[in-house]
Amino acid sequence: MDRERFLSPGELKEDYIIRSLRPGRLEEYIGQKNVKERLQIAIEAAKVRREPLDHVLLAGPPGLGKTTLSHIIANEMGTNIYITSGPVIEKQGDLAAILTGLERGDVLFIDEIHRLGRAIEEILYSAMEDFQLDIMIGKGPSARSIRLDLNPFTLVGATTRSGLIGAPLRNRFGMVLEMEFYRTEELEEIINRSARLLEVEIEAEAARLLAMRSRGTPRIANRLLRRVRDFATVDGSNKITAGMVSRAMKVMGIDNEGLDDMDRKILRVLIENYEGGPAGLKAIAASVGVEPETISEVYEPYLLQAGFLVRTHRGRAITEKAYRHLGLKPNRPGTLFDEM
Ligand SMILES: Nc1ncnc2c1ncn2[C@@H]1O[C@H](COP(=O)(O)OP(=O)(O)OP(=O)(O)O)[C@@H](O)[C@H]1O
Repeated sequence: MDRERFLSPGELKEDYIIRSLRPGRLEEYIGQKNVKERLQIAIEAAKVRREPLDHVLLAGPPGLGKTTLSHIIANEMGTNIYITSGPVIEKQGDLAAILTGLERGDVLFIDEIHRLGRAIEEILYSAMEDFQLDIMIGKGPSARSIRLDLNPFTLVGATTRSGLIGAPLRNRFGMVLEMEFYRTEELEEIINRSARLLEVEIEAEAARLLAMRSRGTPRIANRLLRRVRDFATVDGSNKITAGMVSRAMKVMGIDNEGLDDMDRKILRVLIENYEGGPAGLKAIAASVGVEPETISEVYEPYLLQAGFLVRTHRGRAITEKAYRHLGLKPNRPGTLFDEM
């Protein structure tokens, strides 16, 4: 996957600084109103009952603050948090070691939980439901199963799409919370908050321009903010202006809708090679020279959400908005848009 693309919602190496901007409490967490409300009530109730919080599944595109929320959950519950991810847990023993180390009420955060191996996922079922661990020891005829009691804990799972999780696992989560892309005003608030923490001033218009280019994603908003701050520093200023934002965006090839060269390439390929689509994911990926998963996980979610692409039963197709954005006229007016 194209990990180092600047606008990638996935984590880049430079994002370690962004992590230090994470809000620590639920009330500081901006946006995601529904998710917050449901969590707030559940946390309060669990505290009154002196019980661990129910297991929580957080679903949504990368960079929307799922990891941040899991830290907040542990913080609000006053417990420890252990962080791991689906692909990292390779053996049953790996998971057993983690689970048996948890204290009562601890939060175990499993990122990319949809990538857990089948056998490992199955051990989680009884761990989540009865706080018991059934593991096989030995091999062949001498193999036997042993059962261990675990301290009651809270599993917080994160996934990019809840549809990737099978029913047996999904049903064991007390709460399934779907995260949404952030609105421009919310991103503005996040940018202003981060600027305060980074001790840099920012003009209101500059914050708005940045928010509009952040693809609904706080991680990208903070990354753009830091990049523009570099421009201010080079100018010998501690105030980010709208002019600096425009300049920085131009240098980075990011347009006023937050699209970069690759996004525009995807849209152009659809127009030039497929008459606007519909075209299959694999065909598009081959034409732009990236893996199909990169398109579906990294580029497409925002292009769909922002209305530049639509998914039809025959593949991806470009929208009128995309033609307008690229300064082009739909070449098959009538046919393409009538189909959708
Ligand atoms: N709702 C929010 N309110 C305020 N700041 C936020 C919010 N969500 C994210 N942030 C900020 O965005 C930064 C980047 O998010 P971060 O990379 O930590 O996301 P994440 O939790 O790892 O995302 P995910 O796990 O969904 O991929 C955080 O450091 C934090 O400053």
